[in-house]
Amino acid sequence: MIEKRTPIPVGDAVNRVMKFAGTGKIEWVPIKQAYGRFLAEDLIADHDIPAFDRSPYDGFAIRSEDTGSKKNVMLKVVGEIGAGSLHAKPAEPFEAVRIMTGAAIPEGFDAVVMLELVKEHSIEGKKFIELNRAYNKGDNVSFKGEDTREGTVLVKKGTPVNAGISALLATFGYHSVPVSVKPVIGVLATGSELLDVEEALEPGKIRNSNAYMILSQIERAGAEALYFGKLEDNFNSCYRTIQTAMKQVDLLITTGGVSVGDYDYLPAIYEKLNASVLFNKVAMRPGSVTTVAEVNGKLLFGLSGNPSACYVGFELFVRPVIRKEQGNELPHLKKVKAVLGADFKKANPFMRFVRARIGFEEDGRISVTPSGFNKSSAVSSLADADVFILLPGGTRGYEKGMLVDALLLNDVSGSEWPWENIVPSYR
Ligand SMILES: Nc1nc2c(c(=O)[nH]1)N[C@H]1C(S)=C(S)[C@@H](COP(=O)(O)OP(=O)(O)OC[C@H]3O[C@@H](n4cnc5c(N)ncnc54)[C@H](O)[C@@H]3O)O[C@H]1N2
Ligand code: MOO
Ligand SMILES: [Mg+2]
Repeated sequence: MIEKRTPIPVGDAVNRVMKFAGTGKIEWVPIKQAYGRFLAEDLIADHDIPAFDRSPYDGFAIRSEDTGSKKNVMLKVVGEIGAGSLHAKPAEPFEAVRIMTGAAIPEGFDAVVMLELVKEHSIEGKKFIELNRAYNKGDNVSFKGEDTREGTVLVKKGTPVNAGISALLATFGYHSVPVSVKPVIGVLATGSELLDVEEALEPGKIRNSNAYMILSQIERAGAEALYFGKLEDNFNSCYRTIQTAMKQVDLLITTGGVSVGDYDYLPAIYEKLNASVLFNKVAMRPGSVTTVAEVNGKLLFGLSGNPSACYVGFELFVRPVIRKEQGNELPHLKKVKAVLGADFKKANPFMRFVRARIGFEEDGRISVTPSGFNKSSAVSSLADADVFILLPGGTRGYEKGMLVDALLLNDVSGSEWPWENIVPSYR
């Protein structure tokens, strides 16, 4: 008699998994290797930016009070500085300093006039400038602290380092950067039909594509992959390899062998491992057979062998664990509202995750269009998928133009919890 499985809602399944997401350790990496890593400490400004009043233009530093409301004011040019140089002598009345963008405003000067707005004169070998309007204190000055004040928390711990954060890390002298150690994710493909990538096709066999897909998904999610190869559907060899692999990784992903077929050995392997199964059926398509088990707090993800189901299972269940373990508070895929770009009439009792392309309507709204053959076994539509369209089950299908929810796959900012308020689509 085939075991009866009870499907649970996707949100409940994600919740059960997230309870076992631990917290990683800290390591220091050179700033050039920090891109994409998750900050392990808050980034706090330890000085003002700018750290001194400076010129935003190439021009002349002047004393505004010298300009009054008069025309034809003549100022004597008493020095020249480029960015990085200082003019040490404090200002005297009717003096100016030729100053370049980024240079510190010398003491006693309080405004800058752009080069284009002055007339330059040379009188008896001395340089003068002529001004024809009044200036106020602070005109054309970039003030100390106008960008950021000392003590401001600029980036919260757990945020992935982007290009802007790299600039801040450099600004504040982070030669090396505290980041969370990447969790190590084991990958093992099961299936007697699987050929290695370099092997020629044979009747009844297919190349193992899931493993390479998952290795890429692991990298996108921000973890380290450890690949244990592919195994035939054989209880003993799968059991032994899983047992050994578990010792070397923070969590293990297997693909295939997780359903109810004669050669689907994962359920029996969980039993022999004394693993507690968090769920073995999720009310979703594809990926309904996705199974997650736990042994001594370590997670075992039994992703489906079907490529699209495997892909979806990873993004919904593994990605948030990877990100939460690195201190990220927004570990889930980001949800947006979008206009459905094509009919999707296939009804299903379960929530559907349709692989789709993102685009724009003529009015500027986001549109999402299924990216091709959308069965659980599909591999081709994954190449062109940058969102999952979320279609709640229990309706008669969906029509082009309806407003739907979609989860962004390439977004790095993430979301706290996308699993509320997913309502059947509406116009
Ligand atoms: N009687 C039932 N049959 C099936 C059920 C069910 O509820 N009752 N569920 C179906 C659903 S839904 C799915 S999804 C699949 C899940 O199957 P498994 O996770 O056990 O995976 P396999 O049987 O090993 O393989 C399924 C499919 O995927 C191909 N595959 C496997 N590994 C790879 C790989 N590494 N790269 C590319 N493709 C792979 C494999 O050849 C099969 O075609 O079960 C349904 N059946
Ligand atoms: O688990 Mo299967 O992919 O629902 O199609
Ligand atoms: Mg199977």
